[in-house]
Parts: sequence; structure tokens; C-alpha cells
Amino acid sequence: MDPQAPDTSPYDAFLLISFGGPERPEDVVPFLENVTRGRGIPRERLVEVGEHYFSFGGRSPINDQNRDLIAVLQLELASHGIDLPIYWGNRNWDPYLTDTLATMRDDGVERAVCLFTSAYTSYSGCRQYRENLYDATTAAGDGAPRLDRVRHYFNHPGFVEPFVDGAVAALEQLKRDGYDSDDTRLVFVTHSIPDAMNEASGRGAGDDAATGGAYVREHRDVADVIAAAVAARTATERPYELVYCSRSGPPQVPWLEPDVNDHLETLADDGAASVVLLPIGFVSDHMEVIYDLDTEAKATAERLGLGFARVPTPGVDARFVTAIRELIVERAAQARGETPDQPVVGALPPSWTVCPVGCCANQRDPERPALLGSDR
Ligand SMILES: CC1=C(CCC(=O)O)c2cc3nc(cc4[nH]c(cc5[nH]c(cc1n2)c(C)c5CCC(=O)O)c(CCC(=O)O)c4C)C(CCC(=O)O)=C3C
Ligand SMILES: [Fe+2]
Repeated sequence: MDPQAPDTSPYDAFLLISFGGPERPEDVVPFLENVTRGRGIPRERLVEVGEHYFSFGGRSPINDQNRDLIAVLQLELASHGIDLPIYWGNRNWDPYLTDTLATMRDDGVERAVCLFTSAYTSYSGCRQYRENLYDATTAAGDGAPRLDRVRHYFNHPGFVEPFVDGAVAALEQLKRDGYDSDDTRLVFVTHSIPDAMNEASGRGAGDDAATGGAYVREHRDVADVIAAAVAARTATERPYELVYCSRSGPPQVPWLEPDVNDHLETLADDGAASVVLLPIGFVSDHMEVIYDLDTEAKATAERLGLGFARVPTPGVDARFVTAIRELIVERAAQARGETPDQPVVGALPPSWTVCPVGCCANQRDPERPALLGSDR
């Protein structure tokens, strides 16, 4: 073993957990059935979302993006002398978490550290992953590895910094396109969720015990940090707002608003000439980004005569890959009872790694068991 290598004991593997997406037209409908089972999504919405996938040949980019991330992460870990095999499992499509956990068991993995490709606190981005992990380890039975997870990384510098550079580059592009980039509006975008899901988010966790609302609070913190950094880099303060995309669910259920398209209307009415969209809710340029933003929101901007640029997600940016390595090393130190450095940007503290009982509650099935909580 390399004497300089960071200590990643007690872990003997790393597990990347993602959403999953279809890779062929025949996969689209079964994938959507997996995602929406028991979630009360109207049939019209499913037909519409199916069309988004078909318009990209029935292939979501998300699995390839995870393959790319694993490839660079393998190099990153190896070049730092970290000898952890990387496993990958999805919630909704092949490779399924259940199969991955069975493989890990067969390979003799005893204790793994995992990371979700979801940076923030919510039922959809955290507890739902934890429920699926419970099911997958239960199915793997005796000998299934014990699991821990890294903290939520929305406020890790390696997640935030690529957005700052991306925004500065997008502003330069708009300037080359002839827009007054000092007047460009910054539009921070994330996935809409039901208001009730936001209210339950992070309840009982961290310093905000009992308050909930962590999903919106975390995004606002990230937006504030990025807007300030972009202002400093470009010596110009620009108005900015946090808005939402990809709403689904029945119309009578309130979800976080405003929708990005409605917000572009508001900005146009307000006399704005151009916008930079920052998809801070997303880790890679998957379907929500390439359809809901690059296709739909871009068309809205064109109709309104707004100059438009979209900032890339962290994806395989070297700073994000470094951050993942640091998060693994940090979590291992915590597991050994140490108190490692926990770099953050913004006003919020580093996030918890063990969720309290009832955090991000499952509102349909509050008793459904989940892993990685203080109750197990
Ligand atoms: C917070 C959040 C994230 C970010 C955290 C994370 O990354 O996990 C996220 C990511 C993603 N969501 C994705 C796809 C879908 N999400 C859906 C539905 C829903 N998402 C929700 C929330 C979120 N979703 C919610 C509250 C619903 C309603 C149903 C329910 O209450 O559970 C539906 C059903 C159809 C529709 O209604 O849109 C689809 C197809 C893909 C894959 C993209 C690809 O294939 O490239 C990704 C990465
Ligand atoms: Fe989603």
C-alpha cells in the first residue's frame, strides 16, 4: 500500500447510486412505469414525458454520464493511491441497485460508502434512494454489505465552482453575441417538487431541527454564493432568481413555483434582454436539462426575443471529481470517529450523513423502511 495514500478504512468499496434512464425506445415506457409506480402522476404527463425521451431517440444520456463519471473517478482514486473498487446501481433502470448489491455481496464487500447523484435534501433526492437501498440490501440477504453515505454535497466547493466558471463563460458568450451582459439576468433552476415535499425536507436534521424546508433553503444558499462570486468576477451585480422546472403531478397539488418558462415571461415583461440559466439542481446534463431547459425553456426565450445561454452541470468537471474523492476520504474519517475538515461554501453548515427518523418523510407511506437513518 502507498504510505501517502489517504486512509479510506473502514470501507472496502465505493457505490455510485443514480436515477437511471432508458437506453432504447423499447425501454422508455417500462422506465416511466418504474419511476412513477404508486406516485400518482397523471397519464397525460407520462405520455408527454415519453415524447421527450422519444425525441432523443429513446435514449437518456444519464447512464452514459454515469459511465463517464466512473471512468474518471477510477483514475482519480488510483492516482491518489486509493484502492476502492467502484460499483454502480440505479433506482429505476439497469444496472439496478438490487443486482449491484447482490454482486457486491458475492464479491465479499463488507462495508461500502455511497454517493447519490443528487446533491440536495428531499424525499426524491434522498429518502427515496434510502428506501430503494433498504429493499436492495434486504433482497441481497445475509452477507449484504453495510452501507454509509457521504454528506449532501450541494455546498461543497467542488460542486459549486464549476457553475461560477460556467456562468462567467456564458456571460462572455452573450456579450460576443451582442448583448449587454451587464444587464443579463441570472436564472437558477432546479427540479420542482410538491410544496409538501419541501416542507418535510430535512425536518429534524442538522441545526434546523423541526423546521424542514431544507430543499429550498439549500438552493437559495447555493444561488446566493454563485451570484456573489459571479458579481465579484465580473465586477457587476445582476438580478437573480431561483425558479423551477419539470413539474409533474396533478394540477390541484401545489408544487414549487415559478416555473422557468413563466419566469422568462416575467423577465421579458420587465425589459430584460438576455438570460443565463444555471441548472444548480442537477449533477449532469440529463433529460431534465437537455429537454426542459435546452429545448423547452430555450424555445420560450427565443419566442420572447431573449438572448439565452445555459451553464453546464458539474458532470465530470475535475473539481467535482476531486470533491467526490474528498467526500469519500472525509466520510471514512468520520466513520473512524475522527472530525475531519469539511469544506463548504455559503452560509449553511456541512450536512449530516445519518438522517434522523422522519427526515424527508415519505408522505404516502411514512412507515416504509429506509437505510442510512438513525433508526438503523
Ligand atoms: C428532486 C428531483 C430530482 C433531482 C434529484 C435526483 O437526481 O434524484 C429528480 C431527478 C430526475 N428525475 C428524472 C426523471 C423523472 N422524474 C420524474 C418525476 C419526478 N421527479 C421528481 C423530483 C426529482 N427528480 C418528482 C417529485 C417527481 C414526481 C413523481 C414523484 O413524486 O416521485 C419522472 C416521471 C415523469 C414526470 O413526471 O416527469 C421522470 C421520468 C431523472 C432522469 C433523467 C434522465 O432520464 O436523463 C432525474 C435525474
Ligand atoms: Fe424527477
